[in-house]
Amino acid sequence: MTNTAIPLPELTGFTERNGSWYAEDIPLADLAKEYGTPLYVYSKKALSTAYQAYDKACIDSNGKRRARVHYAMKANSNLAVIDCFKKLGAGFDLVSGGELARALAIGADPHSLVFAGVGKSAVEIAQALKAGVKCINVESLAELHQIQRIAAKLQCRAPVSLRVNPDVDAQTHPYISTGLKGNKFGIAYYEVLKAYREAALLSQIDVVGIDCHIGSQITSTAPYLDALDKVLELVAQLKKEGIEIHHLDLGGGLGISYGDDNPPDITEFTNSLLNRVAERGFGHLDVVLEPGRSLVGNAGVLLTQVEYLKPGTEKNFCIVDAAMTELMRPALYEAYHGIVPVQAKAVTSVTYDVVGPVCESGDWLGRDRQLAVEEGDLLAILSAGAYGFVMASNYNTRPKPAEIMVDGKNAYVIRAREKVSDLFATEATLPK
Ligand SMILES: Cc1ncc(COP(=O)(O)O)c(C=O)c1O
Ligand SMILES: N[C@@H](CCCC[NH3+])C(=O)O
Repeated sequence: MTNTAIPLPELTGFTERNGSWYAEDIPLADLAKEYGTPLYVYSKKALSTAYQAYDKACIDSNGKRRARVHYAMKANSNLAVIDCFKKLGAGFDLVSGGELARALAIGADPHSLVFAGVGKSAVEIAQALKAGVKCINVESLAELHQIQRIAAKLQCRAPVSLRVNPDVDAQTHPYISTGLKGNKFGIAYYEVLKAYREAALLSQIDVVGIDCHIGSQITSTAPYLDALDKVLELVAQLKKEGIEIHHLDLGGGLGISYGDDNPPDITEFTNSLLNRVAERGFGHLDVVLEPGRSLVGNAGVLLTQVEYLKPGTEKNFCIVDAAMTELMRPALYEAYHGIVPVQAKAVTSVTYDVVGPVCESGDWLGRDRQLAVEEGDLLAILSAGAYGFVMASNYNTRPKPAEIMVDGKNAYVIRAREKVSDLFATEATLPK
C-alpha cells in the first residue's frame, strides 16, 4: 500500500491484483526477475487504447476523416512503439534527422511526416526534403530563407507551414510552455502575415499549412481554444489575400494524469478542437494533431529495486537502482510520478524520499512517499512511458536500461540493456 494523499493515475495496461502489480497478464516481478532492473515496461494495449481514443474523434458522425494523428515521437521513439502507431494508422511529428531516420527505418510513408523544430540544421533540412516529407514547420524568417536556398540547390520544392507563436499561456511548467511571446518557439503573432506574404513569393516554397503548439502537459482545453481562435483569424486573413492554407496543425501537448492532475479525456478534447474548427467555418481544412505524452505516458512504468533503506533524522531514504539517469523528469521539473511496491508486504510503512545512486542531491524520483518496503523489494515508478527512456543519460557511466513491450501474456525485449563497455567503445586515450 502507498498511503500518499495523491491518488494513483488511472491506468489501462497496468493493474494491481491481490497485492501484486501486472503489466497486462504478466506479473511485473517476473519481468524484473527475467530482465533485471532498472527496466522500462510498456503495455501495447495501453498504447492502442490511447491511439484509438484520438482516432475515434478524428472521424465525424458521417465517417469522414477530419483530422490525422502525427505521433510526436520525441515522447518515446523506440522502434517498436512507433511501429505500433504506424500500424494503427499514425503519421509522425519529427524534430531531428535522427527521428527522421527512425521513421524511415520502420517504413513510414514520407507523406505522413511533419518536420518541426526551432533549430533545424542545413543537413536536416536537406534530409527532410530528400525524403519527401509532408511539411516542414518553419519557426523563423531566417529558417524560411535557409529552406529556400537548400530547396533551390536540390532543385525541389519545399512544402511548409509557418509555426505561429500565439502568445497564449498554456498554464504548464515554464520549461515546457512554448506558446508565450517570451518562448523561443514560432513566429511572433504580429509578424506571421508578413512572413506568409514573403513565403508566398519564394520560388521553391509551397505554403501548405499553418502550425501552432503551445506547450506540454496541458490540463485544460481553454488555452488551446484561445490559440486556435487566433490561428483561424490568420487563416481567414490569408485567404482574403489569396494565400490558401490546406492544413491546420494544432500541435500536441495534452496532459496526462500523474496523480491528481485532471486533464480532459482525449476524445472529448479532440472533439472540442475539431468542433471549434468546423464552427468557425474551417471544416474543409485537414487537421493535424501531434500528441506525444497522451499516447504513451501512462503506457509505461519504470521498474527498480530497493538497494538500501537509510533512516535519518531529517529524512529517511529509500535508495533504489534507478536514478535521474533513467528518469530525469523529477530532477528537471520536480515532476511527480506515482511509486508503488510491485508486491505488497506486511511491514510497517515509512515516509521515504526515493532516491537513486547518482552523485547529485537532485537525483530523486519521489519525495515523502509512504512505502511499506524492505531492501531487495521492487518498486514501479508509474506514468514513465513519455519522456522517460528518451531522456535517459549515461551520466556516472551508467548503462541505459532495457525496454520491454508486453502484449497480453507475451513480453518482448524492444531494446537490450546497454553494456558498460559500449559506453566508452568510441573513446580513445591519447597516443604516447
Ligand atoms: C512541436 C511539438 N509537437 C508536439 C509535441 C508533443 O507534445 P506532448 O508530448 O506534450 O503531446 C511537442 C512537445 O511539446 C512539440 O514541441
Ligand atoms: N520533456 C518534457 C516534455 C517536453 C515536451 C517537448 N516539447 C517532460 O518530460 O515533461
